[in-house]
Order: sequence, then structure tokens, then C-alpha cells
Amino acid sequence: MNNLRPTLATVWRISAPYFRSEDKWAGRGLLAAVIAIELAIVGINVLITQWNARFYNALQDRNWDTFVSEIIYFSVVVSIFIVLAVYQLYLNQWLQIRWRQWMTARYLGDWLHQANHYRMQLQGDAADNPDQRMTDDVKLFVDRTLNISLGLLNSIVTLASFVVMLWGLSNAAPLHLFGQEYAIPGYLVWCALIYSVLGTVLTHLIGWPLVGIDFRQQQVEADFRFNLVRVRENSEQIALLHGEQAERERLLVRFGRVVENWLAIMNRTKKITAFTASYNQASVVFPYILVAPAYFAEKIQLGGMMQTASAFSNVQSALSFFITIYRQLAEWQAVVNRLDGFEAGIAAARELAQQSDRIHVVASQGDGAIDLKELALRLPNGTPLVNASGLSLRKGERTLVTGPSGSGKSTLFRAIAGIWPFGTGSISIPAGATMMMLPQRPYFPTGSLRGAIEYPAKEGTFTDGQIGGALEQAGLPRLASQLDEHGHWNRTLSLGEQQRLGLTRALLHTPQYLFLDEATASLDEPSEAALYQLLEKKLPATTIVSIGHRSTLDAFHQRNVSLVRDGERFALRDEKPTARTT
Ligand SMILES: Nc1ncnc2c1ncn2[C@@H]1O[C@H](COP(=O)(O)OP(=O)(O)OP(=O)(O)O)[C@@H](O)[C@H]1O
Repeated sequence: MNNLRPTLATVWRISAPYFRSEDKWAGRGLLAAVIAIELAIVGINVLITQWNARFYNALQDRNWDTFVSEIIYFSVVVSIFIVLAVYQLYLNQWLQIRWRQWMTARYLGDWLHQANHYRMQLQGDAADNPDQRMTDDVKLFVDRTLNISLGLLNSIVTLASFVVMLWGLSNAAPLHLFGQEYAIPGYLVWCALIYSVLGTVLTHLIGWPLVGIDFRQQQVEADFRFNLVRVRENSEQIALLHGEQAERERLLVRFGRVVENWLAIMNRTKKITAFTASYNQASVVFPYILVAPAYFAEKIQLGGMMQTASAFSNVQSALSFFITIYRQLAEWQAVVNRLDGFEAGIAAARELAQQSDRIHVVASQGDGAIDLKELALRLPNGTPLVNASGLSLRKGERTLVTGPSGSGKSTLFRAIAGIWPFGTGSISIPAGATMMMLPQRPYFPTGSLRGAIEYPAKEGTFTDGQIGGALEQAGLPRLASQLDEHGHWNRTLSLGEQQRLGLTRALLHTPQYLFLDEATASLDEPSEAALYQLLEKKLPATTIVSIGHRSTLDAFHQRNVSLVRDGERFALRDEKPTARTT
């Protein structure tokens, strides 16, 4: 934990917003209650330690009345302790779920805000696996932050309460060695301090390699899980290629790394457990050994010895806090770093959308055309891709964009959609215009078919009649009876059916601008032609821009723009309007 200070600063930066949020009163109230109970529990420990002296003295003196009253006292105090312990855990869990709920909602909001999630991908994998960040990491962060802070508070207050008691007991039971009495003020406190510091240093020396090995374990486990998910996602391809044997071998190699690292963890844990178990057992008898000479020299009573042992073990365990949470601290630091990286990734994505050196998308009040002004697209690494300056997509016109594979056609669409920031120039889009992009592989959220079609509108926006009618027009009448069925539609429907479903979505939403990026490429030519005729008929006012490789598409577009090589990049060439055959 060399860099504890920056870690603590990061913890503060990640935690503080919750306690200033709209949920701050609930959060602060629960935290105050949890802290108050923690302090009360330390107070009860002090009472029990003092009770030890009275109880064992009563035993030694064979005093029945005191024995009975001390048992009653103990029962009352312990009952209060039980109630406090139950509510401490209950309120702690309540705070955890509220805090986690707030953090998850905030991260989800920031991540899904205006294509931040997409820009984060474009910037590389500084914040890989956002799913892990928003599930395990947020959960662990809240849990560990609360438990470590409360543990630390408990240790400090315990130390403060018991050091005073132990100091007084040191004077009552002075150190006896070989028949000699030594008057060392607070010697029991010093002994506890030396014992704990020694234990902490040794724990660190034995345990520090665990920090790195634990971190690596999370990595190899995540790698194994990620590759299993990839197999699941591509199961059809793997089955068609009979790649099962190859996959099994690759997965077993990855799992081999999990096992190998686990063996390293086992070895190291064995050593540290051997040490901490010995240390903890020695802690039980150590205070008795220290005060036994005074007891046998009849300087203190049995009660005094029991109280000393209890006070000593409280001080020693408070001082040994670091040993108890050693592994939690290492894990906490890794979680804090990952959440910090995630927040930095979101901030960088937001910055990317706002920096001056980017493609500007502006709202215009003009004649309904989309105008590309001095537009030059680049790759994320700065390599020039397309010069798209001067293109105007006129209102109601249907334009076909063609060009070689990799020339930047889809990237041009991304820029118009406002999610591709790399480049210069501007794109002006009529204010309030409704746009829809249909890719080759449309996305359908899992759930009801109705929700998948209506997406991104809320489920229930369109009536069954509207959806059924659109499905019928798009050539999928059989699906009209399955609107309430739940499924993974990207997996169960053929690519051609998915493309028809994408067009159903467009027919329902009737956007003013529709961009089709090879959105009918999986259909045979007659079906493709029928769907384009349908679009012409049902969306007559919609400006349509298509990307496609088939020459048959020419017939449905009034204009053809092609991307042609111009030195190291591509440039737009406005071809002559094609003759309409429909
Ligand atoms: N996120 C990215 N990072 C780096 N390079 C990218 C990224 N996205 C696209 N590219 C590159 O930009 C170039 C243009 O890609 P784009 O998808 O626009 O081509 P396209 O003309 O639509 O091709 P196709 O006809 O094959 O669909 C390609 O060389 C591609 O590798």
C-alpha cells in the first residue's frame, strides 16, 4: 500500500458525491446511525472488560450475591449489544444498497449519455469491461469503503478507550521479572505496541506478494469468462466450423492460467495463515504471561488479571487492524483504481465530444437539407479518411452512396449521426429533424418482440394494429401474432428477417431522414426492390440515404454519390442523377 495517500484521495472523490446528492439526508442519516452504533459497541466492550474484573473477583471470593448480580448485569449489557449488532449490520446493508443504487444510476447515466459509451470504445480500452465496473466493482467499493472505514474508526476508538485502562492496569500490576519488580509506566501498553508493530511488519513482509497475485487472479478469471462468453455468442459459427476441439483447448489453456495463479495464492496464503494463526493464538496467552508474575506474587487478584488480559487483547487487536484487513485493503485499492479509470474514461469521452478540434454538428433553420461543410473525416489516430466537403443531402431526395470497402461510407453516416468526432468541418442538420440509422445488423434488445420493434421508443408507443400492419408490409406477417413473446431476437431471426424487422421499425417511426447502411444486403434482389418500393410509398416525404454495393439499387435513388480514391484518402464524387425506372 505504498500509494495509500492518492488512493484515499480517489476514494474521497468517488464517495463524496453521494453524500452531497439528492439522497444525501438518507445517506448521511444512515452513516451517522452506523457510526453511533459502532461507538456504542466499543462502549459496551469497555463495560464488559470492567465487568471481567468484578466477575472473576466474585468467583475467587466465592461471593454468591455478587456472582448473581454480575450475571444479571452481563445479561442486560449483552442483550443491548445483540440489538446494536443486529441493527448495525441492518443499517449498514441499507446504506450499502442506497449508495450502490445511486452510484450505479449515476454511472449508467454518464456512460449512456450522448454516445459516451461508443466514444469510450473509440478511445481504446483504458476503461475496459464497463459491465464489471458497474456490477462487481461498485458493489465491492461500497462494501469495502464502509467496512474498512468503520473498522478503522472502531480500532481508533477502542485504542483510545483501552489504552487509558491498560495504562492504569500497568501501574496496578507492575512488571515482575525473576523476583524483581520494575516500575515502567504503562509497560503493558508498550508491550502491546511492540507486539502489534512486529506482527504488522511480519504480515506485510510475508503477505505483500499477495497483492499482485490477487490482482492477477481477477485478470485471468475475467479473461477466461470473456472467452467463454465469446464462444456462447459465436456458437453457430463454431458449430459450423466444428471448432469445438480448438475452443476447448484454448479455453483449457486459459483456465490453466487460473489454476496456476491459484496455486501461487494457495502457497502464499498458507504462509500468511500460518503466521496470523500463530500470532492470534499467541495473543491469547501473551497478556497472561506478562501479568502472571504479578498475580503469583499476589500483587493483583484474578479479576485484575482477567481485566488486564481483556484490555490487552482489545488494544492489541486495535493495533493489529492492518493485519486483519490486509487482503481487503489490497482488493479495495484495485477496485478504487478500476473505478477511477472508468470515471476518467467517461470524462475523456465527454471531452472528446466537446473539444474544439472535432466535427461539429449544428442545427440549421434552412431548407431542410443536411449540409456537409468543409468536412474531412479522420481515423482516431489522425489518419485522413474521407474528404466529404460540399455535399448537400436535399430534403425528400434519395441518395445512394457507393465506394470500395473500407473507404469510409459507414464512418460518414457515423459523423452525420454525431457520434464520430474525429475530423474537421461541420454538418448542419435542420433543427428538430428526426433521423434513423438502419445498419446491416440491426440491434434488438432482448425481451418482447413488441419492445424490440418499437425500440428506441417506449414499449406501448404504437398500437397492435400499427405494428401488425407494418410487419405485414415488411413481409413478416407471421410475427404479428408473436408480439408478446420474449426472446433473443438477434439470435433467433435470420439476418434477412432482422433486416425486414429493421424496416418495420422505420415504417412505424416515419423519420424525416432515413440512413440505410447496407440495411437490405441480406435479401435477394426482388425482395430488396419490393422493400425500397414500400419505403417510397409509405415514407414519401422522407429523405433517404443508402449505402449499397448492388447496381440494382440505382433504380430507387435519384442521386449517386461515390467515394473515390484521392491520394491517401477518399473523396466524394457526385455522380449524375440516375434515371428512375420505377
Ligand atoms: N473505431 C475505429 N478505429 C480505427 N479504425 C476504424 C474504426 N472504425 C472504422 N475504422 C476504419 O475506417 C475505415 C472505414 O471504415 P468504414 O466502416 O467507414 O468503411 P466502409 O466504407 O463502410 O466499408 P464497408 O463497405 O466494408 O462496410 C476502415 O479502414 C476501418 O478499418
